[in-house]
Amino acid sequence: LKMSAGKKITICVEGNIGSGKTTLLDHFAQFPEVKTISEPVNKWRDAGGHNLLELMYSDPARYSCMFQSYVQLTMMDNHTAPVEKPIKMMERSIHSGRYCFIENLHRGGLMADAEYAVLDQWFQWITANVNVQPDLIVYLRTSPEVALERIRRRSRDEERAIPESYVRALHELHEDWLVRRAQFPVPCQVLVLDADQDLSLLKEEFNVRKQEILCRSEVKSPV
Ligand SMILES: Cc1cc2cn([C@H]3C[C@H](O)[C@@H](CO)O3)c(=O)nc2[nH]1
Repeated sequence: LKMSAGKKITICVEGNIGSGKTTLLDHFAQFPEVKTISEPVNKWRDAGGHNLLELMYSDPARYSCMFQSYVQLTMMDNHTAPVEKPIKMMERSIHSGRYCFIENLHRGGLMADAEYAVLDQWFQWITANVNVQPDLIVYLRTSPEVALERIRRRSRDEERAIPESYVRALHELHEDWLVRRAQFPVPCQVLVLDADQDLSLLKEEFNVRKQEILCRSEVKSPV
């Protein structure tokens, strides 16, 4: 793998709940040039002794703003975390946090307009003042049916009650953002992978497209 000396790249792996992001990160963690950074779910499950993820799913109208506010902070922390290796591969981003999750909660009436406005102000300030810019987004594209089936199979405690409509709405918001380019800005180039296939076959595709995934973002800057 020929990496231009000194150029560090950030890849964000995006996708619905249950789309296979952890499988992809675990696969790429084996390569010496890649540092993977998973979603800090453990911080969300224990913030000062509080399980914010559980609170959010149990009473989203009351807790989703607080939860997304903390998520935004922890994702900014991941974006800005210094990495020795040339490639940082992150699970999700502050961008999908704003354009998919916060959007979904507000459109679903689970977040007040005022809360949505304040979270957006934070997001706008951060993206204008902090380097949270990825070089490549790898979108693990699944059908809602497959995502739902994997969520049920994995059954994270806090996720057992996620309604099908929530997963469907999240899917559409990922499609609007990354495929249809309907409304929100896409911060970098996007590589779409069909993640409906069995995860072991998906690993095959990761290998076949490894150079593309890891080098493609090299092509980003024409200079
Ligand atoms: C950036 C971002 C990630 C993220 C994850 N989640 C939820 C979806 C899953 O149930 C769990 C782990 O991804 O956290 C969320 O509600 N809001 C989020 N925002």
